[in-house]
Amino acid sequence: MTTLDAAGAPEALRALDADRLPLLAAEIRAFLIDKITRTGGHLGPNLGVVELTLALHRVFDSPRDAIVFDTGHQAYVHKILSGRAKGFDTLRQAGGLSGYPSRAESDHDLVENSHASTALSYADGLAKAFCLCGQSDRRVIAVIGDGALTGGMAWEALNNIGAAKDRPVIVVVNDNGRSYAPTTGGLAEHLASPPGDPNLFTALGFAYLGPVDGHDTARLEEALRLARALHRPVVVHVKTVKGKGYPPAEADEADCLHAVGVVEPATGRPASPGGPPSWTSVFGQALRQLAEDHDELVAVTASMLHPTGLNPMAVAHPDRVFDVGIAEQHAVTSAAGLAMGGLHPVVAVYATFLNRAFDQVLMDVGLHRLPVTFVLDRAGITGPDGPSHHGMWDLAALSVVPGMRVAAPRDAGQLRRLLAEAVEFTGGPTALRLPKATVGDDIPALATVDGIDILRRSPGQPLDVLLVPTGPLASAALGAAEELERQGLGVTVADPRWVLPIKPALPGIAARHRLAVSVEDGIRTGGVGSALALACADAGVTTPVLALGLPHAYLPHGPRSALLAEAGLDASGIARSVAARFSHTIPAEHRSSR
Ligand SMILES: Cc1ncc(C[n+]2csc(CCOP(=O)(O)OP(=O)(O)O)c2C)c(N)n1
Ligand SMILES: CC(=O)[C@@H](O)[C@H](O)COP(=O)(O)O
Ligand SMILES: [Mg+2]
Repeated sequence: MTTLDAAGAPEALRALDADRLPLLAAEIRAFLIDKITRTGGHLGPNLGVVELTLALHRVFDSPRDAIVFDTGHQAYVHKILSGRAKGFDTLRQAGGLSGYPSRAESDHDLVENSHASTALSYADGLAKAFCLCGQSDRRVIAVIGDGALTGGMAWEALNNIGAAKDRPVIVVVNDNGRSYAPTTGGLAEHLASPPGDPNLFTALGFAYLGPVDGHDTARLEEALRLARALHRPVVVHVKTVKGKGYPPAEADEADCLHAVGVVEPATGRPASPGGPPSWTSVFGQALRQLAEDHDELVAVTASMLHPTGLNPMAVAHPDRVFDVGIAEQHAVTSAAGLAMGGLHPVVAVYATFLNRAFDQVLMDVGLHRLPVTFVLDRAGITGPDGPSHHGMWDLAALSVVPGMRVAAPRDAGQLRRLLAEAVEFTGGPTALRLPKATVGDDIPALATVDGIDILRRSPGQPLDVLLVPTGPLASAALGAAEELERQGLGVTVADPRWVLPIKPALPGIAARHRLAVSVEDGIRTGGVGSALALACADAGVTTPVLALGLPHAYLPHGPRSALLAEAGLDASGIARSVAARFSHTIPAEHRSSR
């Protein structure tokens, strides 16, 4: 039996002799490299917390003591030590192990949300609950990275925790000096300052222990035991190396192999490189090109320069790209300031992370009708990162912002055109949404009517169905149109390009059809379909509107294509939904027999 097998549960781990820990750490690292290079996942972050997680589970008694991981992408070792090593072959696959803590998987897991900077707030609440419920012996430990610590929520929580002497929370700062890229700003400088310098955390009421070598389990256990014994709010500042023990990760300057696909174990490089460009890379090159012609263009990222495609512009114009840390709220309102100062900021952010800055979009940008362009990458179903990563809320959320214009390019050519239109629009905020996918072939328009691209019209058929796809779902809509034509229905496929607010001419086009169908990679509630139905009603158009989209639910992790198909958003699913509406009127002889 390996040491890893022997330590398959926290109580067994605590019984292990300390001199076996280095061997156990080595086995865990080998396990992570072997598994994650095959499945994909967060390799760098987890290699950096092997000893820290061992020490946490040896000093504290999870799940009676609450160990909260911020963002949760570094909880693989925690999963291994709480009996889930066997599940790693299914990591992030449909029905398999989640890439984040999962309450359904284990009582040891608390926070499933992968949005950063939340752990300290959960910890504050848990500590209050334990105190009020007479369970003050239960300890609360929050593990937060130096990147996540740049998020505003973390400081809102520190303000509360530091003053709560009777509800001690132990804050473990996992300081590897990086988010994806090296962390910058005043906090990073403070964390790197000599131990004797004035300490930010003590000024807020915390005891401060550190910096502790995050790969020395003996020193880590000593610090955590002291933190536990202090019975007061305490920060344990731990220094780790992201990607520790795996040279390709340690040497990776971009992000220490933060999140990888299937890679070659020896090199950490993609097992199948090449292939079509991603939407992200098309955006990045298009923005860099536009920046050549538009001096007023600047860009803002919340600690995701490479993942959102801003690197080409940052290389060409380093003084015009701002990385504000994991701080989306600040990113948006600082963009509002940039716009007030006469510039046109492009805020590049994953769609799901813009949720956090909704008020800033609504009130700091929208209220002032400022020319800020939001480029929402990973919009729609993303896949392996699960419910808190699917970018399925932006259409509904942005639909309520007065003056906001939302574009959804159907292909790379439209992305370039719509981005240019957005950055040249100065009458208010704009947004473009892009999927986590590679681009397909460009889809030409047969004609353009009042700004609406007509992509297909069934020759010689009555106008039965108007399909209005949002963005890249245009290809699935065209596939559905072919199927419906085989069933005897006449179909028009129309792409408004700017999907919100509804184009004034769209209700009139719908009025000429027997059914209008909106198809969007976002929740049905409050998205484009809802807006189209309202616009038709307001225009006195009686054509029924069928809104096809994602269910109003938190969707699991799994392949993007499979999740879209399950939601009925692939060609056959769209055709099925439409045909079901006409089943009572399609003459039997027209029903597709193929
Ligand atoms: C609100 C939010 N914005 C962005 C992200 C994307 N993201 C995931 S992990 C990460 C870096 C986290 O850095 P850190 O907290 O230092 O953890 P490390 O990976 O270094 O262990 C980022 C930016 C996120 N999960 N949540
Ligand atoms: C944990 C987190 O939020 C990111 O690391 C995310 O997993 C990256 O997603 P992509 O792989 O889509 O860039
Ligand atoms: Mg970090």
